[in-house]
Amino acid sequence: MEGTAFQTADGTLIPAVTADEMREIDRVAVDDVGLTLLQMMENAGRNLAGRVLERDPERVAVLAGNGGNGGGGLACGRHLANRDVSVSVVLDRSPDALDGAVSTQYRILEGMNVSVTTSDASDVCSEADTVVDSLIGYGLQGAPRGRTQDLIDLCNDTETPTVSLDVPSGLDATTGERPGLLVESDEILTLALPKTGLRETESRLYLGDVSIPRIVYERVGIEYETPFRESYCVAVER
Ligand SMILES: NC(=O)C1=CN([C@@H]2O[C@H](COP(=O)(O)OP(=O)(O)OC[C@H]3O[C@@H](n4cnc5c(N)ncnc54)[C@H](O)[C@@H]3O)[C@@H](O)[C@H]2O)[C@H](O)CC1
Ligand SMILES: [K+]
Repeated sequence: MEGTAFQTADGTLIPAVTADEMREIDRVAVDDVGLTLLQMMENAGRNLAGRVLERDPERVAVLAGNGGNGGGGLACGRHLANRDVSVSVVLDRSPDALDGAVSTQYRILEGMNVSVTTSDASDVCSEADTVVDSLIGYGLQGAPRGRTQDLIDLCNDTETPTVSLDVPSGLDATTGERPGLLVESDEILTLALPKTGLRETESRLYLGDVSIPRIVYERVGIEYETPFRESYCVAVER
């Protein structure tokens, strides 16, 4: 496991993990403990909504990909819309391309007063108070391509502050490299444990609890002391 490079304000050391280690943690959480991706995704989205609500937004644009990262953003959009925030979702591909937990999160929004588009998103982002970047998380494969790349470009072109889920889209969660375009985040909410690739990033960093029990970390060989005491989201110092 990579070295510890993160801590909370009260000095609790937090181990950092690579994308592969995070995938293994997720696998053990699901296969051994019985947590579902949808549960963890819902926790991710609720923590993200909490961070965005701190900005007291009226209008939020959610840029969503088709993986777990996108699902967290869609869940966040629901929690914001439930609080009368005007939410516009921009998908980087057709809703028909969504499946599993992400599709579940999307289908709930369809019945709500949330606008969804896969086409022109520049006005949506420029008119928003906050952009949520949930295009790609630790599943990045190579330089952002196609519509996903266009949305990263567009997100960076607007002056609207952007909150990224897990890692800024386009960042290699393990190495910190940026093979192509990269979202310039105002803030990052990473999940469960900080990713090693976040060491060199400079945005404000928060860690969100997705309810993974200590026994999972122990099974994958990580000494874990919860950084979450009375809160579900903590500021993290590099
Ligand atoms: N325990 C946890 O921390 C949990 C985290 N969650 C979130 O899930 C993502 C990881 O989900 P995954 O489906 O594996 O991958 P991503 O969503 O990161 O991205 C996959 C998606 O992105 C597209 N993509 C990948 N590379 C490119 C590229 N170069 N250009 C364009 N598009 C690309 C591809 O289509 C993939 O489908 C993690 O980061 C967290 O945010 C879970 O929600 C719950 C547990
Ligand atoms: K992201």
